[in-house]
Amino acid sequence: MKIVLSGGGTGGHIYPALALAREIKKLNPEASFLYIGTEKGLESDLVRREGIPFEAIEITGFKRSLSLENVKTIMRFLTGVSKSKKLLKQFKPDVVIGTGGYVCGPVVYAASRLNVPTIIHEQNSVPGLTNKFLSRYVSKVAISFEESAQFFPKEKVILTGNPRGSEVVSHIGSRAIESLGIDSNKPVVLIFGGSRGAKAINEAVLKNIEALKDKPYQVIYITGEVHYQSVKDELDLVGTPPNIIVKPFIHNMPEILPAVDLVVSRAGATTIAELTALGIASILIPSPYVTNNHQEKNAQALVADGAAMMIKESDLNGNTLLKTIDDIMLDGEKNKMMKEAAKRKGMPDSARRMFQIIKDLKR
Ligand SMILES: CC(=O)N[C@H]1[C@@H](OP(=O)(O)OP(=O)(O)OC[C@H]2O[C@@H](n3ccc(=O)[nH]c3=O)[C@H](O)[C@@H]2O)O[C@H](CO)[C@@H](O)[C@@H]1O
Repeated sequence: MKIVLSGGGTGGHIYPALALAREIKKLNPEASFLYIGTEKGLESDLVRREGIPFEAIEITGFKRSLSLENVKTIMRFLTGVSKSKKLLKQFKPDVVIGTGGYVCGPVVYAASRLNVPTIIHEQNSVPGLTNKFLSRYVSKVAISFEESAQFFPKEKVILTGNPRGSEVVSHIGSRAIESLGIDSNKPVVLIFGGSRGAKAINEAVLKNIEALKDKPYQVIYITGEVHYQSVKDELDLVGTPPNIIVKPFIHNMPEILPAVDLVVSRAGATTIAELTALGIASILIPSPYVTNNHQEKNAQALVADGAAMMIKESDLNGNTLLKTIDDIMLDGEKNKMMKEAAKRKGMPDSARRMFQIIKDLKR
């Protein structure tokens, strides 16, 4: 079985593709993969680390207003389609799967023109432009939330959840967290701002370094690669207490997450799939800078069921953050109820559902 994967820009689009590849490898060791992404996106690093053959095309997104840039984008799209066609003719995939981000536009479109079966995976409840455009051409649309079905051709939609949910569940019981210097017998809070880090979250955490020192829980604090140095410089002035571990990025997140009691993060859809598959309580701070404010909708779905608490970025400061963490971490019963509520929303069998679609299309 030969599969082309494409999706990129940020971790939320890349990790579902990588999780699916890992699961398919388990179920079908003969399967081979080619990943088509961009050099600029996180995928060029994350996919190469995974040892999956990687080819790059150039593409940018459409601006919402009329501009000369959009003419260039159309040119890049057309060049991307012709390069993708070349790559696809060489690799001869059975199925091409796009997991969102601009790059899968030309790749999946090219595949559909060559009559190769195609699937797009939508992580969010409100789809992005690329997936909406591609849904006209693809064979199947795999969705993660019932709500997004309305945006796609009805006959193509299949609810699968997000394959990253399956991956994190396969690491339950892992003690990898100890390699970070964490005592696995004590409660753990994990703080991060999506796959790229978030300045607003970093600022709120930095205001609390002193106060966190005496808490009965440990903190893993991921700054995001681009923010690491500036955070480190500030921490060097005040000193980092022993119960706080600071990292720029964690590559083995699926092995770390099962041992975490509370996550503080943005409300990206892939993060939410992980939280619900594992049943982890969360404080969600939606990014206000995303299309249609979709992260707030992602967060609200969990808040409504008691699985998460939400702090809007406009209300975020050192005090609100610390108070909300303490509300959950110092109240064992509340933490437990949030975990149970999160778990009820999880879809841990997503990768198998996706694999079934692939097998059906291959026939
Ligand atoms: C700004 C933006 O456009 N964000 C979008 C992007 O978010 P973003 O890329 O931040 O995606 P998510 O929050 O959905 O996923 C982040 C992923 O990165 C992983 N991770 C994070 C930090 C780390 O150190 N190590 C690590 O592995 C998380 O475990 C998770 O798997 O894609 C999501 C899924 O389509 C969307 O819902 C988000 O709105």
